[in-house]
Amino acid sequence: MNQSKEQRILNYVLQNAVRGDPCSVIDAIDTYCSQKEWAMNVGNEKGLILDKTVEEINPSVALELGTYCGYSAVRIARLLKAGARLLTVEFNPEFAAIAKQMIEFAGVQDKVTLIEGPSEEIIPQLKKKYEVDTLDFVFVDHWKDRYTPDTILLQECSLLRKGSVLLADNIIVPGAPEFVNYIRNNPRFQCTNYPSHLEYMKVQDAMEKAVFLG
Ligand SMILES: C[C@H](C[C@H]1O[C@@H](n2cnc3c(N)ncnc32)[C@H](O)[C@@H]1O)NC(=O)c1cc(-c2ccc(F)cc2)cc(O)c1O
Ligand SMILES: [Mg+2]
Repeated sequence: MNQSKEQRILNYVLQNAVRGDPCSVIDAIDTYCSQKEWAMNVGNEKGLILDKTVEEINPSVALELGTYCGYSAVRIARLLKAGARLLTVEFNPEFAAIAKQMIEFAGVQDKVTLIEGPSEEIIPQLKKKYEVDTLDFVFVDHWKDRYTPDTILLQECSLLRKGSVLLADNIIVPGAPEFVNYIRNNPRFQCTNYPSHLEYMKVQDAMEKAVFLG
């Protein structure tokens, strides 16, 4: 049975990156996906916006919705301080299996908890089953029509506190217009838009940062 694109990306990393070196894993994925096969990793341009946001917040507990191959999980985890942790949620079992290997090869597995399942099921479990009090940072990068319901669910589950930061990918492409409308018109969030480009393409995209005001 021929390999999936995601398996080919992982193989390229295993053969071209350095075990335990997260930056080499990030670079290898970006090289493969810009030169060989496009894939929906956040990429290096938007990845730098993600890096700056994570460094600014220096989160103790971070959540990612939509792991895919683990590119942004490795990007986030490499910046976390000792004792800090990233919980990342992926519902596609094939992608979760690839991401697990990617995270382990990068050497950040001690900081990352990969949870296989749909976000709508996992979010309500975070407090009790995953011992989360509140989230300092959330990277929103899953199905674009789940951005709004899951942002509401995070609030309903009391997982956000004054100052919690959401960063959402793909505001323009594929686009999350309903989320933009919801979050920018919600007085409980302070929003900032970061224009950028779709990963590995010259197409306009953007990220939206939303700080929860409590
Ligand atoms: C949605 C995907 C990312 C991952 O999210 C997991 N997922 C989903 N819903 C849930 C859930 N409810 N719970 C847990 N995991 C969940 C999934 O299985 C994918 O692995 N991301 C995208 O579709 C995506 C697409 C594009 C894109 C842009 C231009 C094009 F021409 C084509 C595609 C760019 C991007 O930057 C993306 O991020
Ligand atoms: Mg994305």
